[in-house]
Amino acid sequence: MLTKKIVPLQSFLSVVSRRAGHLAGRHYDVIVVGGGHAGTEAAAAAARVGAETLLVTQKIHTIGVLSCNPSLGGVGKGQLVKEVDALDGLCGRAGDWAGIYFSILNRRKGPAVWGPRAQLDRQRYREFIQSELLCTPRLTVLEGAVEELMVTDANPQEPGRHRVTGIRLANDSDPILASSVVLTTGTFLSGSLFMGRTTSPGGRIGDAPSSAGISNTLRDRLGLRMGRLKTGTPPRILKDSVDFSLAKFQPPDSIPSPFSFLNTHVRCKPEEQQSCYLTYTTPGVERVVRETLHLNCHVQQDTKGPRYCPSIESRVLRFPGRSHQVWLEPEGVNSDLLYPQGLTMTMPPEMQLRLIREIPPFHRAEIHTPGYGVHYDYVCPTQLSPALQVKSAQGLFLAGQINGTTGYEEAAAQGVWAGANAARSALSMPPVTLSRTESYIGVLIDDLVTRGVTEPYRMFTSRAEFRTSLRPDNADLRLTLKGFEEVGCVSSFRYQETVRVRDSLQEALTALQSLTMSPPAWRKKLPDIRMIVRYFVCLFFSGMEVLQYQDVSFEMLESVFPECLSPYKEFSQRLKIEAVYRPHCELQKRDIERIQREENMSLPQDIDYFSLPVSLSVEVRQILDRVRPSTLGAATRLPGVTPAAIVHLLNYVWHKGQKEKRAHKRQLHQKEDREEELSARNAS
Ligand SMILES: Cc1cc2nc3c(=O)[nH]c(=O)nc-3n(C[C@H](O)[C@H](O)[C@H](O)COP(=O)(O)OP(=O)(O)OC[C@H]3O[C@@H](n4cnc5c(N)ncnc54)[C@H](O)[C@@H]3O)c2cc1C
Repeated sequence: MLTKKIVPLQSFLSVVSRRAGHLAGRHYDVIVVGGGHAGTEAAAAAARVGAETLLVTQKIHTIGVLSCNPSLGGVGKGQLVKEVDALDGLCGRAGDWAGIYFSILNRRKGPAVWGPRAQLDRQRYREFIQSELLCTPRLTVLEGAVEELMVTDANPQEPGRHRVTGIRLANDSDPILASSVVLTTGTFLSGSLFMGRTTSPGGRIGDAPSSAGISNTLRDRLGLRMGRLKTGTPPRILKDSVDFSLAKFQPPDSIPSPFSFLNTHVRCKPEEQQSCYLTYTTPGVERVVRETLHLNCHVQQDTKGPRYCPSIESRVLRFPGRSHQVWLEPEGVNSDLLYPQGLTMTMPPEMQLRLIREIPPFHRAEIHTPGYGVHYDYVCPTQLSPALQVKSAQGLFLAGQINGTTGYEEAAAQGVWAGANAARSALSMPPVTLSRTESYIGVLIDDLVTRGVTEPYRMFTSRAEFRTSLRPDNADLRLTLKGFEEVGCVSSFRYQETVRVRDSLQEALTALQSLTMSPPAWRKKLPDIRMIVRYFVCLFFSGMEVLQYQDVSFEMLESVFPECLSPYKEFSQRLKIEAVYRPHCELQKRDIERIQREENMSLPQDIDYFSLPVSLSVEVRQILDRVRPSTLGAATRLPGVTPAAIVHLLNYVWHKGQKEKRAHKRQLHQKEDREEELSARNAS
């Protein structure tokens, strides 16, 4: 069993400060504002990089709270959790500690797009995060509400018009100073809560919004463009009042897969996993939604909500006449509550009860806490650099929902990166960036800072052009080494472990490559596999090529060559995935190298980007048409032009160039032929 000594909140409270007085005038390398998913990762990452860090949050006991669904990961989001873990972040290990139901989503598709997901015990998750922060050297936690950011003139030696130098807390006249400030205030900036026709100020139920001072400083003093978004949460239902026999049982994975590369198993035993169920809405649900629309301010507002996690009201209005899925998910091992995923709603509480009772398992259900919506300010993220620093304000970094994203995983991913960069900036180290070709975090940040958002942004695998290389299984190889060697946010323990894994995998791949035999010899060894052999292509197959076959497992090869392959048993699944994806990834790698090689390739100035017969999005065509880059290298540096688009452009221009060269050669030959003919005729 996964063992960890959880430091209880009581001892946490005894070492953190609830009074800011003695910190006034003190200077930190980094101050992080907000103890949500972005803030906790940012504070821990900044401290790991070596910065003296202060985390200020409204209520210490809400550090690590899961505001909405107690779950982590999923399709696209699971990749982010693995990457945060690879950078030594907290959420993956917290998920392994708190998970009570594990499943890999998207299993029918290839492992590159599998989505590791877990239902969590809220209490355990919070305890783990609080305990980790307590044990993080160089990190101080302070309970308090930040009222204002301290702003001075910019340092003329650096880009930017202003410099943020610290924070001021509510009811405190003296500021606390810092070289870098990371704002991670989530849904709290000018937050208002909606339920029925009632509106009240709040960042989430039970929590006051962030003071208007921060929004005002961002908008008026720093001149940042801001917008407004909304989200919502479903009512929590008393578990005892639900008839589970009317819903379909959804079994968890028989063997839970840990999120963290440091864990070989999770805390919850496979047989102790909780149950999830699936049910569907009925026409009665649509009727109640329609009848209560006039009582529902949140739905009537034009503010954009999360398209891929919509309220039941939006689902019914967008897709009338359909029945919609509702997942019945546990809130914790000892919790009496059930989370009905898919039933986010903001109508008056009595109508919420009417609505849920239209769904068979909830015929007699009781609501413990009604659902509600929240509207909040966000900062248009195109004003940030790829290090998540505000371009116009030295020392100010933003991460999480404040940048227009939604979800714990998106927040955590930005948190690690903003925290690490804030620390590096404070310690006079250059910023570090992640590209779209090396991580989902790179894709997320690139999308935010180059395209911005018009609705709450969430991660999907389809956003990552190089998703076959950016797999959940290899996040450690992609990021841990960089995290240690270039960023400084990874412990040497994790680094050493990843080096061991990398070297062992490399040895195993070499061993597999060295096992070469003719197809008949392989058939003799593995009589059950169906090998399609194109003799004109190859007369010998390596173990690596054989492992690419769907019905061949590493264990099968190991049973045939135990002396050669047994040492690598622990990596059997990783080796299988590597074998399957390697040819494709090598092609992609070659594409990326080609782009680097062809940096100076000229792009014709008369090119009509709108009619190019290649796969480019309208958005990319518009950017290329507007800027008309002169070389491929210039095109790669255009915000919003993805590496995949560059590959298509490169192929098009290259093939066109080849065609023109051939045509030119043909013309030359024809000309030479004609001249020869002419001189022959003249001679005769
Ligand atoms: C009602 C609701 C519904 C949601 N629904 C979904 C959903 O359906 N799907 C989904 O993916 N995500 C949903 N989320 C979003 C998810 O909770 C967030 O995306 C995630 O928590 C964002 O993390 P964060 O760290 O940016 O902010 P948060 O987790 O919101 O944390 C912000 C932190 O900052 C602190 N803080 C704020 N202002 C100050 C200040 N001035 N001084 C000090 N501390 C401050 C707060 O106390 C809080 O601890 C929902 C959130 C809410 C509130």
